Amino acid sequence: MSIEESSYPPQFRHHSLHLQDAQLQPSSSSSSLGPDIAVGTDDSVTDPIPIIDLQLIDRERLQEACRSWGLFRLVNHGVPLTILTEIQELAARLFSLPFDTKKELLGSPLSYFWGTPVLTPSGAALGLGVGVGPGKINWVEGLNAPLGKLPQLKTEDPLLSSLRSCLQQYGAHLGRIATSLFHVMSQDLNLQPKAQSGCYISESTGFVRVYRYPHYPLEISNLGMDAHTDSSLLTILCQDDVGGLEVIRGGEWIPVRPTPGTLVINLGDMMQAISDDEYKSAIHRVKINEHKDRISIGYFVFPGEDAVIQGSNYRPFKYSEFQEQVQKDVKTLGFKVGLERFKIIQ
Ligand SMILES: O=C(O)CCC(=O)C(=O)O
Ligand SMILES: [Fe+2]
Repeated sequence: MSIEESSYPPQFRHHSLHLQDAQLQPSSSSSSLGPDIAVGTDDSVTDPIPIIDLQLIDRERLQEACRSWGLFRLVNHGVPLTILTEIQELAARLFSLPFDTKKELLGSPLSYFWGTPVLTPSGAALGLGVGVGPGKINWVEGLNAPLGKLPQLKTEDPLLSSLRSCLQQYGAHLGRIATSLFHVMSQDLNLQPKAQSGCYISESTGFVRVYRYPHYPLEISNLGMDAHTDSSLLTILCQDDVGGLEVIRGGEWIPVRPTPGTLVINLGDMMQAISDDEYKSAIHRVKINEHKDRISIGYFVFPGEDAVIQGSNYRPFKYSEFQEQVQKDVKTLGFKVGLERFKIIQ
């Protein structure tokens, strides 16, 4: 087993394991779905994703992005490029450690998971399907880091302490970005500054997920993360140059090309509910690259625990109830039903 191979969770040690699967299934043509490498591509021509400048927010453009895409690219966000680069490098080093080392190293308040992005509130993987190979489980491994608990992390490991300090700096920027964007969105939506008894955005709920999507040489399925909407209020993504993130618009999957130094803002289910369906929770997915592992970092922020969400389309609920329902559905049905559970049937 090569060093690279030993760093993958056992289910992901693919080359020999999945040969049989590959022979059994028709290979899907990936010519139009090829690797999404932005380097050298002309994004202004090929990428229709709306761009928002955080220093000079064009309110109309933001409104249009939130209403019709649920996703946009953020420039001029004020996060130093050095932090983005450092976090990507540290993550790549961390994921290349042997699987058993990662399991041991990434203990509370962090957690290490693979095969699913659905975690319990304490960070354990939930709903890991049976079977191996992309298409059967999500082809992703990750580190979950609740930002508020990072000071509790006791470690002597130099890589982990560098990552912690980098995540703390990055987390502070992300909180600032999410809060300023939400402020403008609330004005557009004429929201009261406070939810019924609490805040719609609570920075203390923020957590970061660092993901690695192992490359996969066989064309069984090319999905690293299945199509989904995020349960968050807002999600902020920083992807490396490999690409693979896609968002649905008008029934079509549109690649969100990696553009160095920019961040991707994704509206989640809580934003859609708070806006009473004016804004969209973006349906997105991640494709695996055939040749390169992909690393991305996601930040997720939620309403405060007392915030009651309601509208003409939704019965009153708190985020905690939503989260419990999602966990229950994933356990019993195998998938998230999401906002439909809280809609008022007209
Ligand atoms: O890896 C990415 O770019 C997206 C991850 C994602 O969609 C999620 O964590 O919900
Ligand atoms: Fe997502």
